[in-house]
Amino acid sequence: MSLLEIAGLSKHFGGTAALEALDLRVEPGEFLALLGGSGSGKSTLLRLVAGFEQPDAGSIRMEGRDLVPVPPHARPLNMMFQSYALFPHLSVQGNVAYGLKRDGVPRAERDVRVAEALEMVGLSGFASRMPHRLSGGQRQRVALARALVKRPRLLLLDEPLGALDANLRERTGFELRALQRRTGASFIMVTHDQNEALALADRVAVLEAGRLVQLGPPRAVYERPATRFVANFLGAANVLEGQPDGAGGLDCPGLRASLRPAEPMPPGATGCALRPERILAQPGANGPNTARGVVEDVAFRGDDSLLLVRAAGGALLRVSHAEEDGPPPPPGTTLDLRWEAAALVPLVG
Ligand SMILES: Nc1ncnc2c1ncn2[C@@H]1O[C@H](COP(=O)(O)OP(=O)(O)OP(=O)(O)O)[C@@H](O)[C@H]1O
Repeated sequence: MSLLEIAGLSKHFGGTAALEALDLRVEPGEFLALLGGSGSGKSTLLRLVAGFEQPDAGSIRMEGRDLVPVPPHARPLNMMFQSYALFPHLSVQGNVAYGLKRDGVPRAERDVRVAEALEMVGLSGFASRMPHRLSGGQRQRVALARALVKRPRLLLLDEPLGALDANLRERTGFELRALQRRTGASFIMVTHDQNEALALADRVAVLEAGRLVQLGPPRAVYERPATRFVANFLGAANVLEGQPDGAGGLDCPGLRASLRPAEPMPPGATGCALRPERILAQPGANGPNTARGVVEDVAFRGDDSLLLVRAAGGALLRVSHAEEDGPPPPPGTTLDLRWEAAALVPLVG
C-alpha cells in the first residue's frame, strides 16, 4: 500500500485554481520533490496534506486512513516550514523538545529522543546554545531535528534549503537525503531549484498552474520531458516547433531542417525537445536531423561552454561545447550541426 494516496484533489482561492484534480501517490521511504514555478500550487499541496487548508474536492489518505477530517496536530506527519522560525527564548534543546513536551512525553524519554535527533543532524554538542548564537545552516538543522524528533512517517519540507548559500545548500541537501534514508521516513520536498530536485529525489513531480504535468525518476523526467513547459523548466532544452511532414517527422522552418525523431510523433504534436549536449558540430553534415547556423554568443560554464547558434531559418539553438573538445568556436563561426534521431523527444503539450 502507498503511504500517501491523493486523488482528485482540488483547491480554489476565489477565481484561482491553486490545484486542479491532482492525483499522486507517495511510497514508504520515498523522497519526492515537488517542482514548479512560482504560484504553481506546490505550497498549497503541502498545506492541504498537513491540514492547514481544506480541499474543495478530492481525497487524501495515509496508510488507507482518510486525513481530510483530521486536524493538523493529529495527522501522523510533520511539516518543516520555509521560514523555520525557532523560539528565540528557548535553547536548541528546548526548541527540539517543544513538540514532545506539548504531547506529554515524559522528561526522561524526551531527553533521549532530543539527543538522538540532535545526533542525526550533527548538532550533539549544541543542546544548550541559544538560536541567536547559531549560523543559518545550524538553525536550519535545529528546525530539521525539531521535525524529526517526533519520528514522523511522512515529513513535508517547504523549501528547506532556501535560506542557505550555494555551498552549504548542496552539502545540506546530501545530508537531508542521507537522513531520509536512515530514518526510512518519506519526504516530500518543495523546491524552486530543478538541480536540487534532480540531485536528491527518487521521483520528481512537476506542477504547472495547479496541475501535475509529469511524474517520474529524475533521469526520465530530464531526458524525456512530456511537455514544452517541462522541457523548458528542466535544464533548458531547445524546444523546436514545426509542421508534420507526412513522413513521421516535422518540417522546422526556424532551423530550415527536417526533424526525424526515432519514435513516431503523436498525432497533433508540433514540437520536439532537443538537449544542448545532444547537438554535435560536424563539418559537411546534411540531410534530416542536421542544421546550419552561425555562433552568436559563447558563455563559459565550467565543464562546458554554451553556444548560442542562429540557424539559417532564424531560430536560436542552444548548443553545448564540451571542454575536452578544445576551445569553443568564436562568435561569427558557421557550424554544421547534427543530432541522433533518438535525441529528439516529441512533445505532447
Ligand atoms: N491563501 C490564499 N489566498 C488566495 N490565493 C492563494 C492563497 N494561497 C495561494 N493562493 C494562490 O494559489 C496559487 C498557488 O499558490 P502556491 O502558494 O501553492 O504556489 P507555489 O507553487 O507554492 O508558489 P511559490 O513557489 O511562489 O511559493 C497562486 O496563484 C496563489 O496566488
